[in-house]
Amino acid sequence: MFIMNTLITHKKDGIGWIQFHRPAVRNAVNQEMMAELEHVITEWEQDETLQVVVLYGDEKAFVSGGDVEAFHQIHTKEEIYPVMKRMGDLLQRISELKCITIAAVEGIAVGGGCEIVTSCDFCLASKKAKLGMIQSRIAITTGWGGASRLMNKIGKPNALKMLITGEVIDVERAKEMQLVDEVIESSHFLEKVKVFAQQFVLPSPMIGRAYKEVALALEQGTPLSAFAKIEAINCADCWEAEEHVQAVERFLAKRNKVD
Ligand SMILES: CC[C@@H](C(=O)O)C(=O)SCCNC(=O)CCNC(=O)[C@H](O)C(C)(C)COP(=O)(O)OP(=O)(O)OC[C@H]1O[C@@H](n2cnc3c(N)ncnc32)[C@H](O)[C@@H]1OP(=O)(O)O
Repeated sequence: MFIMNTLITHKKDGIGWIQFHRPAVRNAVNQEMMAELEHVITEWEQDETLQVVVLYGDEKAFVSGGDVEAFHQIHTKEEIYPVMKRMGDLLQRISELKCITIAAVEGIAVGGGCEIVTSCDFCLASKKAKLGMIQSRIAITTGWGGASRLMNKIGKPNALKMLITGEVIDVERAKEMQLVDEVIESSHFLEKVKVFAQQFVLPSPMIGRAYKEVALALEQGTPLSAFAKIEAINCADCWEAEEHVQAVERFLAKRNKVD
């Protein structure tokens, strides 16, 4: 386990865990948290053993958005732009991680917290979770790329409504809209998240990475005609791997068995 000032991280059995940890301010993101998250992501981008990354907070909050008090010290658009862009770039890198990413939300995920959710492949949420793009309530828009990702995830009408009204929705509504993928009982929340995450940990890490590459390429507008090549390369890359050779040998051995 690695304990920083604003994050707690650990890696085990192919799963990396990142806990947002500023409980006194409902895990609001300040510049120190951005720097620590950049540090972790820079290291984990290179880690080919990681098949899943889980982002989570605590029972009260996933993340309550940007640290309103700290950011309120910044007054001009020239000064605030690089701060917003820095976090936007970081969320883009999270969305492009080669492994599966999961936002595990207990409690509240609002403002930038909800933007972080949209940068992950899956959102698992406890029955008590609430989500909202509440930036409009303080008369700003999303600064971290969350509006476009929200539109991609839940479609234009629902996204525009959430963004402009700043409504905070409960988990049932978030599931209907497909902002949340699975609703999880609050008790032993992280254990249940772990069971979900373990589905994606395979003997061959290449599989998850290959499908994630396809998903990202599709999202980024790669023409369908390009996928014959992309998928053939991915499959060929898996071909010589020990896991594939052994799996085929096991199948053939069973078929040839004389009982
Ligand atoms: C700036 C980036 C921008 C983006 O690009 O997306 C945004 O994120 S804008 C949105 C910013 N976030 C907010 O406006 C949320 C503000 N917080 C709340 O509305 C509520 O605190 C809560 C998140 C709904 C939780 O409510 P509750 O559980 O009742 O806790 P409290 O309100 O009592 O909060 C406890 C404590 O934490 C402080 N706090 C909470 N959120 C933030 C925050 N985002 N930034 C700074 N501080 C925050 C709150 O002030 C309390 O402090 P104390 O009173 O000193 O205990």
